[in-house]
Amino acid sequence: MELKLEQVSKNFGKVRALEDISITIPTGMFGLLGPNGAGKTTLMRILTTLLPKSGGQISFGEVDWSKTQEVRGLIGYLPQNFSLYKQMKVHEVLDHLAVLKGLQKNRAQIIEQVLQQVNLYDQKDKKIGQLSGGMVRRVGIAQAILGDPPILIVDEPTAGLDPEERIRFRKLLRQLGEHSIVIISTHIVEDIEATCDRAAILHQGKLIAHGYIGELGELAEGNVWHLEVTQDEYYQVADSLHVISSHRVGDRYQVRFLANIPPIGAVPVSPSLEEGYLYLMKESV
Ligand SMILES: Nc1ncnc2c1ncn2[C@@H]1O[C@H](COP(=O)(O)OP(=O)(O)OP(=O)(O)O)[C@@H](O)[C@H]1O
Repeated sequence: MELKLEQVSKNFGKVRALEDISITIPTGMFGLLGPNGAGKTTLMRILTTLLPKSGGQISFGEVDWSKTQEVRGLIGYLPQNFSLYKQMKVHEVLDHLAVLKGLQKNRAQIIEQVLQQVNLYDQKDKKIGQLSGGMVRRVGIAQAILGDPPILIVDEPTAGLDPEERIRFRKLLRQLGEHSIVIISTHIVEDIEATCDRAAILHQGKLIAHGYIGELGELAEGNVWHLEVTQDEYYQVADSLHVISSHRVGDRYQVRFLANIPPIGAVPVSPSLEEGYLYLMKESV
């Protein structure tokens, strides 16, 4: 089943935080990408029903977003600043949250199952305060998937995690995306590139582009270039071009940059998602 957004908008007084957002999201990993203030959090809060929309329609099969209680049963949410009582044990926290979610029957069994799913079963008797940042995020996912909701919403999934934890957490999200809709919101392009099948790019409340990850990179086709320069030339290039990345190889620099009309000697390259994103941001200023 698909999550369907049709012309969703949100105004905060005169601020138009979202403008006519229409996207259809199928099962799998879906990324919401955009700079600060793009409207990502606003859209996620609307999807979780924490915030009413100003206009448009949201539906998942027969369920319409006016039916708040029904919608809440469909959604698991991991907010960015997820924190828990440090003195409580992992299984106690989950039991408490399961009660709040209205899960009555087979709670112990359900909790064991989610702990296995997020690979935290061996930590179930540890206090939250004894866990690493990555493990706390995994407890966050465990509470979000209690009751097996078909839609999971995760805000800034890897913020504050070290590289190993980040990779483990991305893998967990990928597994969940095999049978659910998992929406992640971030401004870290790498998170989206490493986990998502599709993504939407928001900028100042508008949907700039959406589609498969490969397609979003292709939007910058013909505008991303590679040039090899000496150290002296590099400083000139860095000042005059929109450089995206540069690597020193021996005494030469390999530079990738955005340009409509490239300097002599530049070779066109196949754009990555990050390059597609930066190109779209530059074009929409
Ligand atoms: N409660 C509010 N009242 C007034 N304006 C708001 C409110 N919440 C958000 N906004 C405005 O709506 C716009 C979108 O904000 P939002 O927080 O959704 O962006 P974001 O993409 O999540 O940014 P960030 O990555 O910084 O969290 C911004 O201009 C913001 O100032």
